[in-house]
Amino acid sequence: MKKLVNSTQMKEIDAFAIDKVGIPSLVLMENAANQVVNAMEERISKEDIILVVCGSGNNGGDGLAVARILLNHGFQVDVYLVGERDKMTEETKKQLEIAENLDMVIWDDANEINFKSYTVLVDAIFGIGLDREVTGKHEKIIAIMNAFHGYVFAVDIPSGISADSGQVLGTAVRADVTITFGIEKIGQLLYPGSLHTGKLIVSDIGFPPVAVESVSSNVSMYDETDLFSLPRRSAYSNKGNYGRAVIVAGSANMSGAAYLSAKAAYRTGAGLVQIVTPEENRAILQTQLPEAILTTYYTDSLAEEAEQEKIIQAVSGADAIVIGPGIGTSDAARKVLDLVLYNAKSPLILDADALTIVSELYNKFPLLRNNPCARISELAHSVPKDTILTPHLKELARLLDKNLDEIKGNLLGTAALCTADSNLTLVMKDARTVVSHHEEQYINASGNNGMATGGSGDVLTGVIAGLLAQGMVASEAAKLGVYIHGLAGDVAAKEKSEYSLMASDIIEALTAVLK
Ligand SMILES: NC(=O)C1=CN([C@@H]2O[C@H](COP(=O)(O)OP(=O)(O)OC[C@H]3O[C@@H](n4cnc5c(N)ncnc54)[C@H](OP(=O)(O)O)[C@@H]3O)[C@@H](O)[C@H]2O)[C@@H](O)CC1
Ligand SMILES: Nc1ncnc2c1ncn2[C@@H]1O[C@H](COP(=O)(O)OP(=O)(O)O)[C@@H](O)[C@H]1O
Ligand SMILES: [K+]
Repeated sequence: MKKLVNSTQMKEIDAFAIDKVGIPSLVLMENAANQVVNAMEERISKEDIILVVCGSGNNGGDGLAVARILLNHGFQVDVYLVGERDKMTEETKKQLEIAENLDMVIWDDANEINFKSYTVLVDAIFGIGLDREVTGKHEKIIAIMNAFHGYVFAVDIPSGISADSGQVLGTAVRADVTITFGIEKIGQLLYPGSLHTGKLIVSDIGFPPVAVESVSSNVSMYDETDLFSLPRRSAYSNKGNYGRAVIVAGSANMSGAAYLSAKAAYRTGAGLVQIVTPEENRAILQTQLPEAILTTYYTDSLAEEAEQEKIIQAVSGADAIVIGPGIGTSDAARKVLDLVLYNAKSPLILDADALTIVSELYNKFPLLRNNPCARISELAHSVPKDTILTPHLKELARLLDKNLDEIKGNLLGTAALCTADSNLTLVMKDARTVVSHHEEQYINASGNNGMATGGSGDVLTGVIAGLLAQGMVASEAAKLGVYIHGLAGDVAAKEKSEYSLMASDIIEALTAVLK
């Protein structure tokens, strides 16, 4: 697990290294500039003509040092100083003085520059010190840089991207490669920041571990080493050791979602998978997935105790329960959801139509309109202790009765609102899924746009259910499930292409990920 930082936390790491450890700021800057040049030299040649665009903060100081090192290495390089000279930090002033002593070409006015004469641009306008919308001459130069056809390298973070949220503050540079220092910033992972960042290189500029550890961040990401937290399997075991996942899914003659979730739960290692679905789906599911136990009910007899008892029994015997994929929002689906919520004692995943039913129900109560906190609190009191919600952003907007764009603009804040005061685990599905539990937040970096295809959410639900059935704690199962699901999507995309990828390919690719 790697931690991610926001701008305040990164500034604290900088300050710790400089003030407490005593590493001079200019040493860190020199290391940073050398790392940028290393990354550039792997990608450009001596024929390139480079313009480094510098602001007046320390990001601009990095840029000036980059220009000087490139010059020392024999590159053709000029500087455009977009920042005000009298606003420069001490370090940046020093870098400018050195550059001037070397008689480097330093432009102060963009109108005098023939941008077409350059083949490579370096963006050193703003780093983590950006704190407001970009306007005026900064906005103009970013527009010119984004119309440029050559390579664009960003120093630390593309100028204009908020390191805290990944949001574009007015306008932002679109880089091909970003060289960041010490540790990934949240804004480089979240969209649209991730698109502007291009390829992200995290480079070591000499922050001592004690400086990095001095800052506590509640945001993290996984890499492949985290696969070690998969539930262990023993040679001396039987299917009873790996739990029973009960998937309450599907509606009359709509069996696909149930099939995908159930199969994914099996492929993730659940000992037994039981599908609870309307009788109409019996024949097809028995044929498609004979390994699953089937419990079917008659939708028009759900008022009868005997019919309800089937569902209650299934739910009572579960180690993990899924409710929602493909159940629809009919009266029968509502009744089934009621029965499940009333009788569930084990960890539960509330997905898809189940979330829509809850949203519609809450809309009927004036006190719950436009009141995300009250809605979440109400929900947290109606579900088992270890419940995971798996909405995509539109479903979440409906559940919270909140504007979709507001949620997109503040993903982490919205996640915190939902989980800070409850025991819920929230999986906010998107191109970068965020998982939140209490104050802890996880940003998922696996997966690809091929997964934007019908049914891939049902597969995710099954994967998480498979992990829950094997005894993982809900919040851990949610994070690992999201990560594995994305990795499987990446394997599948390699084999089939992002265009052709289908949800069932993700299930088949789980095998390669879990090997
Ligand atoms: N020693 C260290 O700490 C190390 C730091 N390092 C590097 O320093 C970077 C951080 O440097 P930083 O803190 O100086 O801030 P930075 O990102 O350059 O920008 C601040 C400047 O921009 C201005 N400004 C802000 N918003 C604006 C806007 N919208 N429109 C216009 N102006 C705006 C703001 O001016 P003001 O607010 O005063 O008007 C100020 O002048 C970091 O990302 C890394 O690259 C590395 O060398 C490693 C060691
Ligand atoms: N561009 C993308 N990059 C990574 N993952 C994606 C992308 N688009 C979709 N996904 C993932 O695919 C799944 C889609 O789920 P969902 O929206 O519920 O679809 P469905 O209802 O069709 O099953 C989520 O896990 C989401 O994170
Ligand atoms: K930058």
